[in-house]
Amino acid sequence: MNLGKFFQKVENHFGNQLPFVMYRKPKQTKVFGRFQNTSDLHCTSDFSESGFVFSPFNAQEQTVLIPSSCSDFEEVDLEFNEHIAFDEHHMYENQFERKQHIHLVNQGIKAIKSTSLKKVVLSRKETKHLDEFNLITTFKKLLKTYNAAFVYCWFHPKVGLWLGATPETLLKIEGKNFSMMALAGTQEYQGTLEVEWQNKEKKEQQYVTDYIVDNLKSVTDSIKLSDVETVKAGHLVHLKTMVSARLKDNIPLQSIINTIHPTPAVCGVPKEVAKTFILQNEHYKREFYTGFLGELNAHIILAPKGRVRNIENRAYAMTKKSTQLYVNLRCMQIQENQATIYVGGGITENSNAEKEWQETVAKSLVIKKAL
Ligand SMILES: C=C(O[C@H]1C=CC=C(C(=O)O)[C@@H]1O)C(=O)O
Repeated sequence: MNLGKFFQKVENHFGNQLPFVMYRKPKQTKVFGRFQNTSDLHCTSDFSESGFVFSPFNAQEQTVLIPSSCSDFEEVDLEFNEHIAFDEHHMYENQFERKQHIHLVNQGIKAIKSTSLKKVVLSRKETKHLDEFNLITTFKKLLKTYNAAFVYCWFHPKVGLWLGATPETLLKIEGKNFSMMALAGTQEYQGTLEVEWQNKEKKEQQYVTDYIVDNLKSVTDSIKLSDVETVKAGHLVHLKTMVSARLKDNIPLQSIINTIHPTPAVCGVPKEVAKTFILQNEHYKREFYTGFLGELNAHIILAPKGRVRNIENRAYAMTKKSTQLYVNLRCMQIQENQATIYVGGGITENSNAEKEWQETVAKSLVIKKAL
């Protein structure tokens, strides 16, 4: 199948109101699609299933699954050289939303200074009227603009249409190999990765790394940390540490996910205090923003290794289960002629509410550029 036929299949599926997801992994040149055969709503029961999951921020709510067993999988090379016209977007600040967000951030800072809360990620949503919307064009714009992101378009007639370009991996598991990312701290990219970071951002990111390491101890062995590095995500830069480990025997995926999601990159420290603060104070529902999405228990075939051979002296090809989940950031939901864009940022005791507002405005541009 070529890319044109692939997009035709997406359009037909969408036209017939059937669930599907198309996605491109960071820095890869293939686009994958999973197309469900019926409009049934499937949910995971314990993450032992196989397919593509779409999970909300609130882990008490159900995770939607496009099961491998009742969907087609397609894979195409991404080789489009067509010119795509991008509309210009100006920084637009809604003063009411600004006041509201600044108030929320100040409430967060106050709670950090007076309770056990140390860090909380506070967010908002913003709507944008769309004169016209074409999901293929927007998906292509996201692909062209964000090579290092996980770019996706996900649809279920009973849930909605979501698109995004997230810089953050929640976890990767291949056999017993485990890795995840501690990503936090934001600045606008100024043409170089030689960036000065303030203590506020360093601390904000360190909370994420510490939380991951502390929580992984019960489910993994030999945890290793990379150096902290500056990474580019579109016109922004973040601080990142990669965490890798070996999974202990017989740990169900569900308990790994419950242990780490939501991380302090999207929730806070301590987790339950931050989550309660968010649910009580944000005054809107995050839905799938800051949830996670991706391939669940995919069967992958590994290239045969020289030494292990069968009776005919042929090297064995091994199959392994692989799960690759991404945090749903820099995303939007499309409803009729309106896009709802979700943005947030980590708050610590040294945060400045006006700067936090500006950060959400800058983050909203990631998605607006593709509209
Ligand atoms: C919550 C978001 O970003 C997270 C990931 C990277 C940097 C973040 C920050 O600097 O606050 C956030 O923790 C968002 O983009 O909506």
